[in-house]
Amino acid sequence: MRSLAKKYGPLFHLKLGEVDLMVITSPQLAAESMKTHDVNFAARPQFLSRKIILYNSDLVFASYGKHWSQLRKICTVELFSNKRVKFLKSIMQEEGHNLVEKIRLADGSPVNVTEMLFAVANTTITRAAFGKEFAHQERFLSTIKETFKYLSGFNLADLFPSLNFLGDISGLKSKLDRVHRVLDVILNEIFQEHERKNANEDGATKEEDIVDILLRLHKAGDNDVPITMDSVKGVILDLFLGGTETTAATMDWAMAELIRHPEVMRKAQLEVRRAMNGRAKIEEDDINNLPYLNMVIKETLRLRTPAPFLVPRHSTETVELGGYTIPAGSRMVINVWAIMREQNGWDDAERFLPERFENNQFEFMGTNYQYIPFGGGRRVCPGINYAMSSMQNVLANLLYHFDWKLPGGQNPKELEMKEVSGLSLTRKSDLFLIATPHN
Ligand code: HEM
Repeated sequence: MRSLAKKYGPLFHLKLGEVDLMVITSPQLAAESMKTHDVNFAARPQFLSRKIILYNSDLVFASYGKHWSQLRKICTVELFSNKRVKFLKSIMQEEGHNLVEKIRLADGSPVNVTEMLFAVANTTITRAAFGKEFAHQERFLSTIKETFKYLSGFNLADLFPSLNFLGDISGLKSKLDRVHRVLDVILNEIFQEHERKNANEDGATKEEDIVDILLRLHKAGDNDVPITMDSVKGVILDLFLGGTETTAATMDWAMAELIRHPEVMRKAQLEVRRAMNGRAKIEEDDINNLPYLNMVIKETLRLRTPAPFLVPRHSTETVELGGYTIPAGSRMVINVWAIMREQNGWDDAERFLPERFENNQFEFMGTNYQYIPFGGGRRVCPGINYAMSSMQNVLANLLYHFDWKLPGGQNPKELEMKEVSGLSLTRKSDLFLIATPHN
């Protein structure tokens, strides 16, 4: 896509089946589409996978309108509000601590860092959403993982949306139906268990998990748009789909870049070890006091962004963009992977250099369109604070408690860094490292 942009310019049109895909590859056009024409491009294209797996009722792929705005409000006001952040951070801290204990058990043999980071991202969201581990957790998480590959929108049925039968003959529909049935049964069991528990705990004051909150809103029925059980299920699945692979992949890339850049690793370790001053457990205040680690994460999100095309948008009306007419109904993606590596915009763009964020002129809220790993405009990622806190917490623990090296005396400069694109951009091969306890 970057090569095509070099040849055809920062806005080009691909005809993929019946779909008109507009690809944007410049900060100026990203700003035009997400600021000047934000409302027009605030819709999402509709995929078969969303209709089946996400109950046609989730937030990430919701059409722009009242239903979206209601779910979005719930997400920011109820699920990730400042009040809730304290509770979520306590879960993150416990899970960070559990991860350290698990790595200690490896006792010097190589650990699969990729797998562990995916596990910690999953367990943290699971606890935030469901309160604790539950029966069939493994089946649920592996089915969620399977759904990642169906949601990219690049399968035949989504490229020829008018040909309904393609979903059937390509076998996609039956796969989606199977995945949907598994997830639905497990979600229903989780809800029943919550209902039972809440009835028994009559009046007791306990911290609500995400299921409790959504069920309460569903029952209250006093929202502008009713929160149906399908929306409750859709939003829960969104949190897993939007919040696990993205954070896990970013942390995985960060560890790989730190191994390849020992001077950056040393600097980040020194920062957290100085801040901790020998204390055993990393607390919330320690995390807020690690500006260099923050720069490492920002640089990872620039160079190894997990959402290279953001999430696709859909043009509601015909508009002018960059001197071209974009017809209503076009699909639009922004190649942020390329924008965040543009030689014109970034010094030494291909180099991993956290210091470039020292002056802090790049924030995440999508106001500087040269740096938009979380998207921008009204559909900007609502999970930024959750994502940053959980990544800071896990990475601080890894850097504080262990020194890291590649197994078998491998040269860090030769570490394979191939990317593979699914729902998120992940490492092609798992990262194996040896951890030596620091204290
Ligand atoms: C490194 C971590 C993450 C990255 C890079 C990321 C990136 C993104 C991007 C690019 C979008 C689309 C924005 C747009 O269309 O302009 C998005 C949307 C979204 N993200 Fe994230 N995300 C991350 C973590 C999370 C987490 C932890 C959650 C929740 C637990 C989350 C929940 C969502 C939701 C619900 C949306 C849909 C918002 C809407 O359509 O209104 N994300 N994210």
